[in-house]
Amino acid sequence: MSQGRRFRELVATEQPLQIAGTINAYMALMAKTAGFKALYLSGAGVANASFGLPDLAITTLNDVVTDAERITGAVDLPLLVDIDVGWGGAFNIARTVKAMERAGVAAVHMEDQVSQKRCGHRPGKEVVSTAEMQDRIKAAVDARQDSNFVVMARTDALAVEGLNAAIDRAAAYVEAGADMIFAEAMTDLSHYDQIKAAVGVPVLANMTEFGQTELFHKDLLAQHGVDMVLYPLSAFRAANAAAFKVFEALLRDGHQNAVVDTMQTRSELYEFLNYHSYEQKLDALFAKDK
Ligand SMILES: C[C@](O)(C(=O)O)[C@H](CC(=O)O)C(=O)O
Ligand SMILES: [Mg+2]
Repeated sequence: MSQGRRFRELVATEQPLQIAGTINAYMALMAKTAGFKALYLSGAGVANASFGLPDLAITTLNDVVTDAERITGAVDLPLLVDIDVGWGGAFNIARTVKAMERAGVAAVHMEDQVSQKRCGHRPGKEVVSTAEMQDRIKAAVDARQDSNFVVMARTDALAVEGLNAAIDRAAAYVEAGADMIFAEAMTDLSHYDQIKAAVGVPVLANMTEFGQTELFHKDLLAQHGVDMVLYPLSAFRAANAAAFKVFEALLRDGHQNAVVDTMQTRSELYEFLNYHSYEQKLDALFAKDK
């Protein structure tokens, strides 16, 4: 079964499907072990973690596809990838979709912001016309090889044009061929109900922390028409805070005694990596005394 098909089936059965943001392959391994069934590669995550840059349209297709294929290479769960605005015109978007499919990605989300995009939860966003976004979606849908590969349209319009415009845009994006809708930066639960009623396709809620949207329980979101709940950067933010405490402690104390208890142990690390099976393979394959 293709990854796109697996993703669609999970969306249909999980009610709602919880999707874990994993900024690298090891995080993806941990999320799978924890029990997540679908993963996410955040555009902000690639910019912040892999490049030390803000999420302001600085990274490119190649940057994101490199990180995506590291995750799909390590974990066989369906991966949703943030492709920002698709990185260019119709042919660039087609190239993006083909590259993501080749990388083993299940689904992508593409947004209706102008090419100089911003984080969805920050001020100063601008959106392109509905017609221009429809053209982006048509280019993406037309380029996919597997008809089950998911093209999700994200609308950032709520903050710019208001709820009615966001609803109309979401409906127009589905008309243009979008399989699912990412309702970005909603400020009320009822917004999800209204978008869902207008589009009739699966809807994603972004539970990113410290943003415009309250951090709702997944069941409450499901009651309001949400099919997918995204945690794009939760583990990244937690890991960052933990790492900074370690750096501070090392300089302050001159040793790591105060923070060793906060660390994942060597044996836990090896457990997630399945390290011992690799060692056993080495022992089985190669003679020790030559
Ligand atoms: C989902 C998102 O597009 C991302 O890149 O992870 C961001 C998340 C964030 O900045 O909190 C967004 O919502 O714009
Ligand atoms: Mg993003």
